[in-house]
Amino acid sequence: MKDNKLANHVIAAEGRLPWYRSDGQNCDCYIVGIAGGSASGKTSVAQRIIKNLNVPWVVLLSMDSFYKDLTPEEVEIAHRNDWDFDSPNSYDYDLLLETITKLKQGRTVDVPIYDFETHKRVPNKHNTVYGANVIIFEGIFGLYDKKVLEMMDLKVFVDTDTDICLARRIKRDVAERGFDVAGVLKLYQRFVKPSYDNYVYPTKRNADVVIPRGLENLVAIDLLTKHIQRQLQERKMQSRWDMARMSAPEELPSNVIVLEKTKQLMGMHTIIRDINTSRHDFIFYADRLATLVIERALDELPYEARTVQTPTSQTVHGLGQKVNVGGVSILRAGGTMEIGLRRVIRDAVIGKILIQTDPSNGEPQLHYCKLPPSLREDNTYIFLMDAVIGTGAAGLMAIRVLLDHDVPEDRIIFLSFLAGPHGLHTIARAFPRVKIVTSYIDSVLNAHTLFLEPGLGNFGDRYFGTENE
Ligand SMILES: Nc1ncnc2c1ncn2[C@@H]1O[C@H](COP(=O)(O)OP(=O)(O)O)[C@@H](O)[C@H]1O
Ligand SMILES: Nc1ccn([C@@H]2O[C@H](COP(=O)(O)O)[C@@H](O)[C@H]2O)c(=O)n1
Repeated sequence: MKDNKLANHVIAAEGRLPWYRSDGQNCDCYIVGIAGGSASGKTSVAQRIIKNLNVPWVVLLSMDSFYKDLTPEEVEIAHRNDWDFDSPNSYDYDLLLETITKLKQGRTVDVPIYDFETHKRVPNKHNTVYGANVIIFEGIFGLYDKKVLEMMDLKVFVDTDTDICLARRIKRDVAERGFDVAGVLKLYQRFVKPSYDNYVYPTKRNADVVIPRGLENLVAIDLLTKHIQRQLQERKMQSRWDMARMSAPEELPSNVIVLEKTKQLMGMHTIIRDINTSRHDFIFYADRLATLVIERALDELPYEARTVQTPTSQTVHGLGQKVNVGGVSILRAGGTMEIGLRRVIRDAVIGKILIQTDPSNGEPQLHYCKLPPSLREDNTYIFLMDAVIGTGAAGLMAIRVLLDHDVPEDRIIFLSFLAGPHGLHTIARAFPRVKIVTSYIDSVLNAHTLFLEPGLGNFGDRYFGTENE
């Protein structure tokens, strides 16, 4: 990766609109491949397109990240400038293909960080990339491999005079990559120029667009930017209103579990629905209710036989939970379940997904996502928490985020205080293997406010005391 190092969690200045259809399946992201000689201006062109696009969720992926790791003996050869880095064989194509395939499908990937001075990947470090709507992939062999080419939506070749490339490369490699001038010239004559003539330049015929002179060619870059913008516009989704308009049969989907309407549950619901309930009481009863929902969800986990000895030396054949449980709150309202979760599972690791509604169109937007690695381990079930499932739009987005991070569908249990048939059917249609546990069903979804009725107001505001902000 050049210049676009993302941290282990993703933070966006602007939220990401839905990148999947209402059936929950991802739409492929748009991939632009840029090839050309070394120092022809591939990265500079890519960066200019990104700047011109001026949209969030664009990722620059450099083929340099996929150079094979050299053995100590090979590193010695490379330090004498006798190693050929300009052969197609010097790249780890398996990892490259796996990475582009996953990114195209909208999934998360760990991209190696390559060090040109040591000729190796930086150990135990990578850039986590998630949530690309557009990927710009650049490299000298960017348009070379057939399988990589098949994944590109737009193929670009930067055609810059080789003398200019050499001059730039000398300047760059001495300043940034730890070479001396003699070393750059030796590599250039022996490997870089022959490889350009034999392999790289012929890939120009695979390009849809050729940019003569690279970065200087502002007209070509402008046309490319406009083309990509048009493609993004066509892919824009409108999910929340579509969902609200979808039919919702009265019978709840089979993967939904609603708490039994006991007198104590009805009593708690009466208190938290009451507009006159103080914040203090609201929090107290919300926490109690969360505990009940979580206790019920625990019953959906796999258990195994366990035998123990009692203090009276008796043997008891009991049960033990077979799996770990982690929580993920859909912020902000899902954070109201965290106290309940911790009361039941003291050491639960909790991840966060911040989804906010765009006030201009009511669409959900993903703003932040932090999923600690332990939540993605094989033996872990996720309790995904939100206060209310209304249209299902936020829940659908959050489940999609978990799936993109390789959490299997049948290990997600979605918990809420309140839910409506619309949202439950939307989620069940898209993700039938996700179980949903809720404490109560409100059947009416107000077509104007998209709030459930009779409802309980804005749960997050009442819990966190922000009603008047
Ligand atoms: N049009 C240009 N004029 C001057 N310098 C340029 C131009 N385009 C690129 N450079 C410089 O040349 C070097 C190589 O450019 P870069 O975009 O990294 O090429 P590539 O990715 O093809 O190797 C960089 O130092 C860059 O700043
Ligand atoms: N350890 C390495 C690996 C590669 N190179 C040279 O980098 C060039 C490709 O990178 P660009 O950014 O210029 O596209 C390629 O020509 C290799 O010779 C290197 O010097 N050392």
